[in-house]
Amino acid sequence: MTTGHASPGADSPPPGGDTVIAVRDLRMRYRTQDVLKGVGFTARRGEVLVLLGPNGAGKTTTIEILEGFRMRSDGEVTVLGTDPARGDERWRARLGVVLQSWRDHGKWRVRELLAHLGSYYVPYSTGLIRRPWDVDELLAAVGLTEQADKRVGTLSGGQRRRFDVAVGIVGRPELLFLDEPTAGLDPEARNEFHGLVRGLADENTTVLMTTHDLAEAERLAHRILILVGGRIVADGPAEELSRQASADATVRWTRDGRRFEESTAEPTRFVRRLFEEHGEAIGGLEVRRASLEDTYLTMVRELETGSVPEERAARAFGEGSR
Ligand SMILES: Nc1ncnc2c1ncn2[C@@H]1O[C@H](COP(=O)(O)OP(=O)(O)OP(=O)(O)O)[C@@H](O)[C@H]1O
Repeated sequence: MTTGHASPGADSPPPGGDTVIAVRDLRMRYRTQDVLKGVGFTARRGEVLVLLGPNGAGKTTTIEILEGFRMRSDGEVTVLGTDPARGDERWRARLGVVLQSWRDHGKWRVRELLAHLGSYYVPYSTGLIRRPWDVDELLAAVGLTEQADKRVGTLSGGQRRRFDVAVGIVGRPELLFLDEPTAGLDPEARNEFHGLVRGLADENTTVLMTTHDLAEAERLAHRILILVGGRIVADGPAEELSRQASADATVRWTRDGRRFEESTAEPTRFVRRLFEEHGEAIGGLEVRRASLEDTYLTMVRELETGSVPEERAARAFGEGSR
């Protein structure tokens, strides 16, 4: 897989302002269970959005509705300018989908199957986007060059996941859906996968992915969406969510063999004063802001136990793009 792109947090905003996904008041009811109760968000071209939420929150349901695989109960949804419920083959050819896992086609060889699947995209090649992706380039991009002639059924778990990603991007999608794409990848493969996703975003592919790995969400996402209780209760860059969840930083230090800890909204000023007062006697200094994990766990816990009304949480975490 390609690597070496800068972290999205450090990048300038994603190029272009076109809206690729627009969701308003999306509702989904399975028989008597209301799973989505008014979901709203947008995604722009080249943006990487990570959808977080506890098991059963409705992430896969949301993604399947956007992919056109599941009919919604209510609400407005536009994906690449089309209502997914009415998307045709031409529209579908512009999407890439990596599902949680599938185990078919074990007897096919890696290169053969990618070339075969790629051939479906030939009619959808345009002046701007040449479809499909050249198989050798694709194999190199996902790090499977050495496995090109192996049978799919003999790939290791991590290689299989790379292959799933290759299948998802062989048609050079403008919008890529990834449902837990890094489950089962080793740290190196995960890192390479992150490079691949950033590379795709740099080339203006919009990515909507789910993960339960908060560090991964923090690294990859231009914006994080948190789905709890059937609604998006937070929507923004990782640092912004953490800042909004807790304005205070925790400062820890030791002095004369004793440990100290202080919560403060102005850690720089606090630390300056600390050194003015105690100078060299200060050791083990640590300044820590709430991490995305702290923010996420607090939010989910509060919303699930009902200690914060959903409307208040939504306000606290910003409704900017909804
Ligand atoms: N076809 C279905 N029929 C009835 N209920 C369903 C169906 N699909 C999903 N559900 C229910 O909808 C809820 C949301 O499921 P969904 O798979 O969308 O959650 P998720 O956020 O993707 O979960 P996970 O993190 O575990 O993958 C769950 O309570 C699930 O049992």
